[in-house]
Amino acid sequence: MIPLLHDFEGEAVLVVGGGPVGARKARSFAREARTVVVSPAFADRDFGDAELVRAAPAPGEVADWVDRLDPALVVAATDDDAVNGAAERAAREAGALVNRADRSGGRDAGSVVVPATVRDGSVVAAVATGGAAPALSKELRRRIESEIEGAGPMADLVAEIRADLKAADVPPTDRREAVRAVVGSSEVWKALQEGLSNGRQEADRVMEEIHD
Ligand SMILES: C[C@@]1(CC(=O)O)c2cc3[nH]c(cc4nc(cc5[nH]c(cc(n2)[C@H]1CCC(=O)O)[C@@](C)(CC(=O)O)[C@@H]5CCC(=O)O)C(CC(=O)O)=C4CCC(=O)O)c(CCC(=O)O)c3CC(=O)O
Ligand SMILES: NC(=O)C1=CN([C@@H]2O[C@H](COP(=O)(O)OP(=O)(O)OC[C@H]3O[C@@H](n4cnc5c(N)ncnc54)[C@H](O)[C@@H]3O)[C@@H](O)[C@H]2O)C=CC1
Repeated sequence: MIPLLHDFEGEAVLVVGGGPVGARKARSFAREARTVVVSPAFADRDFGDAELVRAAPAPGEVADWVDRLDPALVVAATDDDAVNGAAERAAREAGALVNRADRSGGRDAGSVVVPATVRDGSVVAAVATGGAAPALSKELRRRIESEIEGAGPMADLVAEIRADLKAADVPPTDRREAVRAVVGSSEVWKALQEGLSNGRQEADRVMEEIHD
């Protein structure tokens, strides 16, 4: 399986099933998408900014919810195999992606897996195990969390430097060399912890040293 990134800004996501798993997925998609959770009961969990709708659609009724919301993605997260199956079929008929929370292993196109995800600003890292060991994805996510600290400000700094170098018509090979030196510099990482302007100063010094 090959990870791809999907922009859910301005899209809708339908989560069928409001247990702990539905809550976790709702929280994560509600960061970007209008997210609606349909379930007869809701776990005592954080559903983020998702809208909660109390209903228990029978398998034959799930398609109505999909048609009403027109989601980009349907998450099947109930404990009822028939309902999850109906959610998958309805998603496919509507041309939406589907995430079956109750299945592991290989998938057909359009059936997607949610990886364990770490964020710092615009930086995102995702871990999956082909469904073999989701608890391992969670453990590795926790380890990466400490490793990735400060990557958000580094991404902002590099974006600024790339824009400046492009505006100054610096050729692509020199730009690449400069940016690689900046992201690899422990001094720049350290300076960023004290603030973005310190990071820029240190980055300018590192870039000046390249051809010395
Ligand atoms: C295929 C996949 C489909 C999908 O959901 O997209 C899937 C499927 C299943 N998960 C199951 C169980 C558990 N899942 C977790 C946790 C997470 N599961 C997530 C993703 C995925 N889970 C996808 C594959 C990802 C990969 O390839 O690694 C994470 C990473 C992301 C997220 O869900 O947000 C999130 C960690 C988030 C975080 O903390 O960062 C834990 C750990 C815990 O709860 O502490 C357990 C209990 C331990 C265990 O059973 O191993 C079961 C059995 C259910 C049963 O037995 O009834 C199935 C179904 C099956 O295996 O058939
Ligand atoms: N992908 C993952 O990370 C994991 C997946 N699972 C799988 O996902 C399923 C859900 O996990 P949990 O949230 O822990 O289960 P759960 O049993 O706590 O929650 C299921 C939810 O579905 C709701 N529901 C039942 N019938 C419904 C219907 N007709 N329409 C809408 N909602 C309905 C229930 O009210 C409940 O809120 C499990 O059965 C298991 O197969 C389980 C653990 C982790």
